[in-house]
Amino acid sequence: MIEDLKHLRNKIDAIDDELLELINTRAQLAQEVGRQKSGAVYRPERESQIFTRLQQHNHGPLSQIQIQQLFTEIISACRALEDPFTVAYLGPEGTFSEEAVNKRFGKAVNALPSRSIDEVFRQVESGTANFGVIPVENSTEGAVGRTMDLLLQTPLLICGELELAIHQCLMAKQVDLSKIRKIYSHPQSFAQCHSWLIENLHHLQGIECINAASNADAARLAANDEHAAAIASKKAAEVFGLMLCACNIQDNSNNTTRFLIIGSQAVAPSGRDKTSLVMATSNRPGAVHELLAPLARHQVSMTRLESRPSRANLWDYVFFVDIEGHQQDENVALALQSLRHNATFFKLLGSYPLA
Ligand SMILES: O=C(O)C(=O)C[C@]1(C(=O)O)C=C[C@@H](O)C=C1
Repeated sequence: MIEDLKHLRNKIDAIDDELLELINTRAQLAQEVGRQKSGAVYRPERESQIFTRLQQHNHGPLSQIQIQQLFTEIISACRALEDPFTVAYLGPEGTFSEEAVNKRFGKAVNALPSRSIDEVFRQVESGTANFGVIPVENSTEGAVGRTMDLLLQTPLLICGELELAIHQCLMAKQVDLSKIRKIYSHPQSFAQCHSWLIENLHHLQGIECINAASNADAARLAANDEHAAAIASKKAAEVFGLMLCACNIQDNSNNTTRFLIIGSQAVAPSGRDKTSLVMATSNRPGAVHELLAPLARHQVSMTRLESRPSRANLWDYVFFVDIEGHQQDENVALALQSLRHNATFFKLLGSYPLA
């Protein structure tokens, strides 16, 4: 038995040695690619192709998610060797936006916490950060208005998207809930955990629910008060040294937020892409129908249509549209040409790999 174990561990050691060698050879090749290519280090289309291929080739026992996480870190380390870059996100440390940065870029990146969505755009526009990560819609709360308004004005492009399951946790300095007198969180998180709070904290009448600027801020406040708890991410509990009293307390188990990656580079086709644009048309019967007609004519699927006040004239709207395909695909290029021709306002926000 002991001999069997020893033998198995020797085999693992031998594989680790091989992996070590292979990972370092991969890193050298990435460095060489870095020297040969011009422009940005981060190539979302290439990374998307790598993950699609790995998923097709993976036969387990590791799950697709585990493979994705392992290779995200390998690629992250390779990218950092080529040229370390900075990603701005809606901070502070411990927010779901930070989790989104890590999910997409891995740990080997300079993550720059920003105070607001506006500041994320500014950091990237000024070149302080190479990319930005911003929330664009939540499955229960809908579109993030500020992100949409800023996309309308910015010279930046959308370079990618990712979805993050939002798991809310209750955390405090101690796990005895009877000592809790107040709970801090962001209003959206309180709303997402409404039923759980009512069912589980019977003495809720005596508990004050206090709004915080972000979940991470709520955790910071709870860390300074024996009688306070916070609703925030697991990461926030780690960052602020809090104990987890309950996990996954959001009422909707599929609660998901979609994030965008913004930057100044146009992304090449990956083979599985999406294109985002914003348009306006005149205010007359049938105008929106006519505006969108070229999509059907050129067999382009629309995956999202969202209207927002234009902020120029009263009751004037702009339409945010997501379509399947890359702007360099022939049918998409033809459809875009007609849309541009029909619209009173037209702005291409970018083509990028599907999440
Ligand atoms: O293929 C490239 O352009 C690389 O730089 C290599 C690599 C990788 O590690 O595979 C790293 C960064 C890019 O975002 C894409 C891929």
